[in-house]
This record gives sequence, C-alpha cells and structure tokens, in this order.
Amino acid sequence: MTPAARIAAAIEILDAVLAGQAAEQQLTSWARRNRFAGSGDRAAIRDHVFGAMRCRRSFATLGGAKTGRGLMLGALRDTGANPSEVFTGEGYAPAKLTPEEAAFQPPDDLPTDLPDWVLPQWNAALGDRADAVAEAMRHRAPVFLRVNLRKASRAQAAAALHEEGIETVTHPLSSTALQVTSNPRRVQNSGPFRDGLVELQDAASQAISDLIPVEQKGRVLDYCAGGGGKSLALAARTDARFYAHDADPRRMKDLPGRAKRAGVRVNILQPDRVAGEGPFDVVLCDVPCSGSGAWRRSPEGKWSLTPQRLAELQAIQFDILQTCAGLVAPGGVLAYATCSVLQAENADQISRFTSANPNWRVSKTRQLTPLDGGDGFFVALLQAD
Ligand SMILES: C[S@@+](CC[C@H](N)C(=O)[O-])C[C@H]1O[C@@H](n2cnc3c(N)ncnc32)[C@H](O)[C@@H]1O
Repeated sequence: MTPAARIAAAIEILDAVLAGQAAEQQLTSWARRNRFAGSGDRAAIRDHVFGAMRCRRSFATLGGAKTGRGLMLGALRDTGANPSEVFTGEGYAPAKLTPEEAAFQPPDDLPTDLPDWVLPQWNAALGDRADAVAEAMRHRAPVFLRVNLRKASRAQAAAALHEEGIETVTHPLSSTALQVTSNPRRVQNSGPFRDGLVELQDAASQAISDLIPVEQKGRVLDYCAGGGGKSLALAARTDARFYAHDADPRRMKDLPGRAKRAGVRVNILQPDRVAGEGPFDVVLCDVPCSGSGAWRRSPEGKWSLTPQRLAELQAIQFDILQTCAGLVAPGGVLAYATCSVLQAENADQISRFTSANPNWRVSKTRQLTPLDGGDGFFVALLQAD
C-alpha cells in the first residue's frame, strides 16, 4: 500500500472509532476485509489510528473537523507535512482537499489533549508537571520487558534478545527493566520470550512491584490479578506462596501459561475460595481504575471516561480496599495500586480508608508518571496497628 492509501484506511477506521466502535476491533475487521494488506501496512495503519486517538482534540482542531479525515489532516499538519501531497484523490489516496480544507487556517493555540472536565483534577494532581505529563500522553509508550531473574540476569537476557535482532537498554525504574529500542514486534515470537527469560511489563508496573515487601515463606494474595503481571513479578523474586483472584476469572486465563513459562507457581482461586484460604501476609489490590496513567497505551480511555464512571470506579476501589483489609494477617501488608494519576483514585482513597479504619497507617506511597519513563502508577502500602 502507498503511504496515502494507509492514511485513507486509517480515516475509514477512525470514523468507526469516533462513532463508538473499539479501535482494536475495527483494526482487526479492516484487516479481514483487506487481506492484501501486509504486516507493514497493518502496523502503519495502527500507528496512524492510535496516534490520532492520543491527539484527538489537537488534531481535530488542526484538521478543522472531528472526523477521520479531519484527524488525519490534522496529523499531517502537526508534522509540518503538506496535506495536499497526500490528499490527491489518485489511486487509493484520500479524496482531494476541498477549497475550504486547503484554505483552512488553524488557530495558533491548540487545546490540551485531555477532556475539559478532567483538566482541573489533572492540574491538581500533577501541579507543575501537569502540562509535561499531558504532552507525554500524546506520544506512543515505549515497550518494556521484565527480566525474569530466576532464569537470566538482565545482561544475559539482553544478549539473548540481541541474538534475535531485538536491541534493548536497561531502564533505571527497576533493576529488572529493559526498554526495547528496536524490533519490538519480534519480542513475542523470540526464544527469550518463549523460554520465560523476559515478560512484557511496563517499567513503572515493575517499579511498583519492587516496592511490595514479600517474605520468602509468606503467603501473597493478588486480589485483582487480571493477567497476573504483578503476581508474576513478585513470584520471580521470592519463593512465597502466591494466590490469584479476579472478580472476572476469565481475565486470568493466560496466567497459568505465563506462570509455566516463567517457572513459577501461582494458585488460582475462585471467588468463593478466597476467604477460606486467608489470611495472607500480603494482599495486593491492583484495582480497576480510569487508566489515566496509561492513556498513551489506551488512548480511547481518555475520551470515554466520564465523571459518572470515575465515581463508580471510586466506589468499587473503596469496596475492594475494605474487603482486602479483612484478608490481611496480623502484621501483614495491604498494598493498593492503580495505573492512575488522579488523586480521586489515589491519595483521596487512602485518606478515606484510613479515616474509616483508624487502626491502619500508611507506611509508603509512590506516584510515578510518564516523566519517569513508564506509565503513571500509584502505590500505597498500609499496615494495621
Ligand atoms: C488493573 S486490572 C489488574 C491488572 C493486573 N494486576 C496486572 O498487573 O496485570 C484490574 C482487575 O480487577 C478486576 N476487578 C474488577 N472489579 C473487581 C472486584 N470487585 N474484585 C476483584 N477484582 C476486580 C478486573 O477484572 C481486572 O482484571
């Protein structure tokens, strides 16, 4: 496909996404309908679609319309390219620019790429970093790997990846983190990945896991385990017994395979078995959240979040904290984590919890943002007197 034909495909997909369809699903269904497109074409179209979703407001302003066509026009203007060289109407290129489109003069001041209602909370949480973090969210997230120290050192894993043409550099957020600097799409078919030397995990997620204190013989419950990223990071570090639970057990379907590859054991608990297996020395609640710290990776979430949904999430988060507190053994640790940068989901929840449960105190908190390199993450460690 020509570069212009890829942009035409992205316009079609973006129109469906703006109408409420999921980007991932639209990309898959486009690829099924257009089997001639190769993997390079699909990757380029995907980059256009996700890039436009990250910068939806500013690109729509630059392009003069909140449509697929407007977004891609804006994307070209954003890079200083001349859209009339792409919008030619020739072959499979997008239709020629109309006189109005060609004459359109975008304003000098572009809007921040965040919903208006989020901005006050964003600014309150991030202070003088707010603009820089919003800007970081306009760009693609790096690909990070966690080295499984049970199987290889960071240098050994990097060397094994290099053998397969995948270049990496160490990242300061965690002693297990490698940032992939070339051929990230090869990782999942590589030997080091298949053999469990490395796992895909954001560097901030690794840094958060590093802070959770796990004793060698302890019992650890990952209450919102999902795919088990944090359980696997902790299990790579110690020989504690690990238990995984999720309100939606289907979310844990990949966990047994991932644990096997990593050479660790994680016991999956059905919801009705959790209380009976307790108490636990460490209970991690990596709660469902707005994902505001990871909007580089999931930019649709930035535009679909509503004040109502945020309030619902806060209620769920607080319920989970209360439930998990009851599962911690005397002297144990309750770890609360989100991939959010909003106080409503982070510091405010911890204050609310310690006010409602005065015997609990906070022993550590950490807020990371993309300015640290990885996604935005928050963790608080709590202990009862
Ligand atoms: C942020 S994700 C977990 C990510 C995972 N810990 C990881 O590191 O890969 C949150 C998970 O919480 C689960 N969840 C939602 N509501 C829950 C509840 N009330 N109790 C337990 N899990 C819940 C969701 O199904 C989702 O898998």
